Amino acid sequence: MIKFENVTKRYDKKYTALRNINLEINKGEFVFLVGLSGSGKSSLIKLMLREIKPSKGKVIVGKYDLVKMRERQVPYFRRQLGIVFQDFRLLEKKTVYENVAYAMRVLEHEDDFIAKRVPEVLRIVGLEKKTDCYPGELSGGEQQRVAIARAIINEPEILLCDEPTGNLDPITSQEIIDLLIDINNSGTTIVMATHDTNVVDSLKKRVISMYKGEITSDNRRGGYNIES
Ligand SMILES: Nc1ncnc2c1ncn2[C@@H]1O[C@H](COP(=O)(O)OP(=O)(O)OP(=O)(O)O)[C@@H](O)[C@H]1O
Repeated sequence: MIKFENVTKRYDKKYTALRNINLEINKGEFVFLVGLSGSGKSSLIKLMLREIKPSKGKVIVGKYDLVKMRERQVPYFRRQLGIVFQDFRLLEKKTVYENVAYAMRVLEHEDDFIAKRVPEVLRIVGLEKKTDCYPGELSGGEQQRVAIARAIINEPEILLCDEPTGNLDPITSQEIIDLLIDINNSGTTIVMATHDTNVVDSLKKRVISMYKGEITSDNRRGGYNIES
Protein backbone atom coordinates (compact mmCIF):
# COMPACT_ATOMS: atom_id res chain seq x y z
CA MET A 1 0.00 0.00 0.00
CA ILE A 2 2.82 2.42 0.97
CA LYS A 3 6.41 1.62 0.05
CA PHE A 4 9.66 3.57 0.41
CA GLU A 5 12.77 2.20 -1.30
CA ASN A 6 16.15 3.71 -0.41
CA VAL A 7 14.61 7.16 0.02
CA THR A 8 16.82 10.13 0.78
CA LYS A 9 15.57 13.71 1.13
CA ARG A 10 17.82 16.75 1.13
CA TYR A 11 16.24 20.20 1.34
CA ASP A 12 19.64 21.73 0.63
CA LYS A 13 23.10 20.40 -0.20
CA LYS A 14 24.52 20.38 3.32
CA TYR A 15 21.75 18.72 5.27
CA THR A 16 20.10 15.34 4.78
CA ALA A 17 16.62 15.32 6.37
CA LEU A 18 15.94 11.63 5.54
CA ARG A 19 18.59 9.06 4.82
CA ASN A 20 18.09 5.75 3.03
CA ILE A 21 14.56 5.03 4.27
CA ASN A 22 13.12 1.58 3.49
CA LEU A 23 9.60 1.02 4.66
CA GLU A 24 6.48 -0.92 3.83
CA ILE A 25 3.02 -0.26 5.26
CA ASN A 26 0.23 -2.68 4.43
CA LYS A 27 -3.43 -2.03 3.86
CA GLY A 28 -5.37 -1.69 7.11
CA GLU A 29 -2.36 -1.06 9.37
CA PHE A 30 -2.23 1.59 12.10
CA VAL A 31 1.32 2.93 12.29
CA PHE A 32 2.83 5.51 14.63
CA LEU A 33 5.85 7.57 13.57
CA VAL A 34 7.75 8.79 16.61
CA GLY A 35 10.99 10.68 17.14
CA LEU A 36 12.42 13.92 18.41
CA SER A 37 11.62 17.22 16.75
CA GLY A 38 13.52 17.39 13.46
CA SER A 39 13.94 13.62 13.15
CA GLY A 40 12.03 13.59 9.84
CA LYS A 41 8.47 12.53 10.68
CA SER A 42 6.75 15.37 8.83
CA SER A 43 9.07 14.96 5.85
CA LEU A 44 8.06 11.30 5.63
CA ILE A 45 4.37 12.27 5.66
CA LYS A 46 4.94 15.01 3.08
CA LEU A 47 6.59 12.45 0.80
CA MET A 48 3.54 10.17 1.16
CA LEU A 49 1.30 13.09 0.15
CA ARG A 50 3.63 14.06 -2.65
CA GLU A 51 3.88 17.52 -1.19
CA ILE A 52 7.62 16.99 -1.67
CA LYS A 53 9.62 14.58 -3.83
CA PRO A 54 12.61 12.47 -2.70
CA SER A 55 16.13 13.47 -3.72
CA LYS A 56 16.82 9.77 -4.27
CA GLY A 57 14.80 6.56 -4.15
CA LYS A 58 11.27 5.46 -4.82
CA VAL A 59 7.92 6.18 -3.10
CA ILE A 60 4.88 4.10 -3.99
CA VAL A 61 1.42 4.86 -2.55
CA GLY A 62 -1.41 2.60 -3.71
CA LYS A 63 -1.06 2.19 -7.45
CA TYR A 64 0.93 5.41 -7.85
CA ASP A 65 4.69 5.82 -8.25
CA LEU A 66 5.06 9.29 -6.73
CA VAL A 67 8.39 10.02 -8.39
CA LYS A 68 7.23 9.22 -11.90
CA MET A 69 3.75 10.69 -11.44
CA ARG A 70 2.82 13.65 -13.63
CA GLU A 71 1.57 16.87 -12.03
CA ARG A 72 -1.87 16.48 -13.56
CA GLN A 73 -2.31 13.11 -11.82
CA VAL A 74 -1.67 14.58 -8.36
CA PRO A 75 -5.31 15.61 -7.63
CA TYR A 76 -6.53 12.11 -8.56
CA PHE A 77 -3.87 10.51 -6.38
CA ARG A 78 -4.80 12.74 -3.42
CA ARG A 79 -8.39 11.53 -3.53
CA GLN A 80 -7.36 8.28 -1.93
CA LEU A 81 -5.86 10.19 1.00
CA GLY A 82 -7.30 11.97 3.99
CA ILE A 83 -5.07 14.37 5.89
CA VAL A 84 -5.28 15.69 9.45
CA PHE A 85 -2.91 18.30 10.91
CA GLN A 86 -2.13 19.55 14.40
CA ASP A 87 -3.66 22.96 13.72
CA PHE A 88 -7.03 21.70 12.35
CA ARG A 89 -7.01 24.06 9.31
CA LEU A 90 -10.75 24.67 9.23
CA LEU A 91 -12.53 27.42 7.31
CA GLU A 92 -13.41 29.84 10.12
CA LYS A 93 -16.29 31.54 8.29
CA LYS A 94 -18.03 28.29 7.41
CA THR A 95 -20.15 26.12 9.69
CA VAL A 96 -19.21 22.59 10.70
CA TYR A 97 -21.58 21.28 8.03
CA GLU A 98 -20.06 23.50 5.33
CA ASN A 99 -16.48 22.67 6.31
CA VAL A 100 -17.22 19.00 5.77
CA ALA A 101 -19.51 19.43 2.75
CA TYR A 102 -16.85 21.54 1.05
CA ALA A 103 -14.55 18.51 0.68
CA MET A 104 -17.36 16.75 -1.21
CA ARG A 105 -18.23 19.78 -3.35
CA VAL A 106 -14.62 19.91 -4.56
CA LEU A 107 -15.16 16.42 -6.00
CA GLU A 108 -18.43 17.62 -7.55
CA HIS A 109 -20.71 15.22 -5.71
CA GLU A 110 -24.46 15.72 -6.14
CA ASP A 111 -26.15 17.95 -3.53
CA ASP A 112 -28.53 15.14 -2.51
CA PHE A 113 -25.64 12.81 -1.78
CA ILE A 114 -23.80 15.53 0.17
CA ALA A 115 -26.95 16.22 2.24
CA LYS A 116 -27.15 12.53 3.14
CA ARG A 117 -23.46 11.82 3.70
CA VAL A 118 -22.41 14.85 5.82
CA PRO A 119 -24.78 14.08 8.75
CA GLU A 120 -23.69 10.42 8.63
CA VAL A 121 -20.03 11.36 9.04
CA LEU A 122 -20.78 14.01 11.68
CA ARG A 123 -22.50 11.22 13.62
CA ILE A 124 -19.41 9.00 13.29
CA VAL A 125 -17.20 11.72 14.81
CA GLY A 126 -19.81 12.58 17.47
CA LEU A 127 -20.66 16.08 16.28
CA GLU A 128 -24.24 15.70 15.12
CA LYS A 129 -25.34 18.39 17.60
CA LYS A 130 -22.76 20.94 16.38
CA THR A 131 -23.70 20.96 12.70
CA ASP A 132 -24.48 24.68 12.55
CA CYS A 133 -21.66 25.92 14.79
CA TYR A 134 -18.64 27.83 13.50
CA PRO A 135 -15.13 26.55 14.35
CA GLY A 136 -14.62 29.47 16.79
CA GLU A 137 -17.53 28.14 18.86
CA LEU A 138 -15.94 24.69 19.31
CA SER A 139 -13.33 23.24 21.68
CA GLY A 140 -9.99 22.07 20.27
CA GLY A 141 -11.08 18.44 20.40
CA GLU A 142 -14.32 19.25 18.57
CA GLN A 143 -12.43 21.20 15.92
CA GLN A 144 -10.15 18.22 15.38
CA ARG A 145 -13.24 16.01 15.00
CA VAL A 146 -14.47 18.34 12.24
CA ALA A 147 -11.06 18.04 10.56
CA ILE A 148 -11.28 14.24 10.82
CA ALA A 149 -14.83 14.25 9.42
CA ARG A 150 -13.60 16.32 6.48
CA ALA A 151 -10.66 13.96 5.99
CA ILE A 152 -12.81 10.81 5.87
CA ILE A 153 -15.89 12.13 4.08
CA ASN A 154 -14.71 10.83 0.70
CA GLU A 155 -13.79 7.43 2.19
CA PRO A 156 -10.02 7.57 1.66
CA GLU A 157 -7.99 4.38 1.76
CA ILE A 158 -5.26 6.07 3.78
CA LEU A 159 -5.49 8.65 6.55
CA LEU A 160 -2.27 10.58 7.23
CA CYS A 161 -2.16 12.42 10.56
CA ASP A 162 0.63 14.83 11.48
CA GLU A 163 0.55 15.46 15.26
CA PRO A 164 -3.27 15.36 15.41
CA THR A 165 -3.27 15.56 19.21
CA GLY A 166 -0.47 18.14 19.47
CA ASN A 167 -2.80 20.95 20.61
CA LEU A 168 -5.05 18.86 22.86
CA ASP A 169 -5.08 17.88 26.53
CA PRO A 170 -4.47 14.21 27.43
CA ILE A 171 -8.14 13.24 27.85
CA THR A 172 -9.22 14.91 24.62
CA SER A 173 -6.20 13.35 22.87
CA GLN A 174 -7.31 9.91 23.98
CA GLU A 175 -10.82 10.57 22.61
CA ILE A 176 -9.36 11.55 19.25
CA ILE A 177 -7.22 8.41 19.24
CA ASP A 178 -10.27 6.27 20.05
CA LEU A 179 -11.97 7.82 17.02
CA LEU A 180 -8.94 7.11 14.82
CA ILE A 181 -8.95 3.50 16.04
CA ASP A 182 -12.63 3.17 15.05
CA ILE A 183 -11.79 4.55 11.60
CA ASN A 184 -8.88 2.10 11.32
CA ASN A 185 -11.15 -0.78 12.37
CA SER A 186 -13.43 0.07 9.48
CA GLY A 187 -10.51 -0.66 7.11
CA THR A 188 -8.69 2.68 6.63
CA THR A 189 -4.89 2.54 6.82
CA ILE A 190 -3.62 5.14 9.30
CA VAL A 191 -0.16 6.68 9.59
CA MET A 192 0.21 9.06 12.52
CA ALA A 193 3.26 11.16 13.41
CA THR A 194 3.26 12.04 17.09
CA HIS A 195 5.31 13.24 20.07
CA ASP A 196 2.65 11.91 22.38
CA THR A 197 4.25 8.92 24.09
CA ASN A 198 1.21 8.44 26.36
CA VAL A 199 -0.92 7.76 23.31
CA VAL A 200 1.67 5.41 21.78
CA ASP A 201 2.07 3.55 25.09
CA SER A 202 -1.67 3.07 25.45
CA LEU A 203 -1.94 1.06 22.22
CA LYS A 204 -0.03 -1.96 21.01
CA LYS A 205 0.25 -0.76 17.43
CA ARG A 206 3.23 -0.72 15.09
CA VAL A 207 5.72 2.01 16.00
CA ILE A 208 8.40 3.34 13.66
CA SER A 209 11.03 5.34 15.56
CA MET A 210 13.16 7.94 13.82
CA TYR A 211 16.32 9.71 14.80
CA LYS A 212 18.18 12.28 12.67
CA GLY A 213 16.51 11.17 9.46
CA GLU A 214 16.89 7.43 9.91
CA ILE A 215 14.60 4.68 11.10
CA THR A 216 16.07 3.36 14.36
CA SER A 217 13.39 0.77 15.15
CA ASP A 218 10.23 -0.65 13.64
CA ASN A 219 8.26 -2.57 16.22
CA ARG A 220 5.04 -4.25 15.17
CA ARG A 221 3.89 -4.90 18.72
CA GLY A 222 4.28 -1.39 20.12
CA GLY A 223 7.33 -0.01 21.90
CA TYR A 224 9.73 2.59 20.59
CA ASN A 225 13.23 3.87 20.72
CA ILE A 226 13.37 7.62 21.09
CA GLU A 227 17.01 8.62 21.40
CA SER A 228 18.02 11.72 23.28
N1 LIG B 1 11.26 23.07 3.73
C1 LIG B 1 12.40 22.78 4.36
N2 LIG B 1 13.56 23.37 4.01
C2 LIG B 1 14.71 23.07 4.66
N3 LIG B 1 14.81 22.19 5.67
C3 LIG B 1 13.69 21.57 6.06
C4 LIG B 1 12.42 21.84 5.43
N4 LIG B 1 11.48 21.07 6.05
C5 LIG B 1 12.12 20.37 7.01
N5 LIG B 1 13.44 20.65 7.01
C6 LIG B 1 14.44 20.06 7.90
O1 LIG B 1 14.39 18.65 7.80
C7 LIG B 1 14.56 18.05 9.08
C8 LIG B 1 13.39 17.13 9.37
O2 LIG B 1 12.23 17.93 9.59
P1 LIG B 1 10.77 17.34 9.82
O3 LIG B 1 9.82 18.49 9.88
O4 LIG B 1 10.53 16.26 8.86
O5 LIG B 1 10.94 16.69 11.28
P2 LIG B 1 9.86 16.24 12.35
O6 LIG B 1 10.37 14.99 12.95
O7 LIG B 1 8.52 16.21 11.72
O8 LIG B 1 9.91 17.43 13.39
P3 LIG B 1 8.71 18.05 14.31
O9 LIG B 1 8.39 16.97 15.27
O10 LIG B 1 9.38 19.24 14.96
O11 LIG B 1 7.60 18.43 13.39
C9 LIG B 1 14.71 19.19 10.08
O12 LIG B 1 16.07 19.36 10.36
C10 LIG B 1 14.14 20.37 9.35
O13 LIG B 1 14.78 21.56 9.76
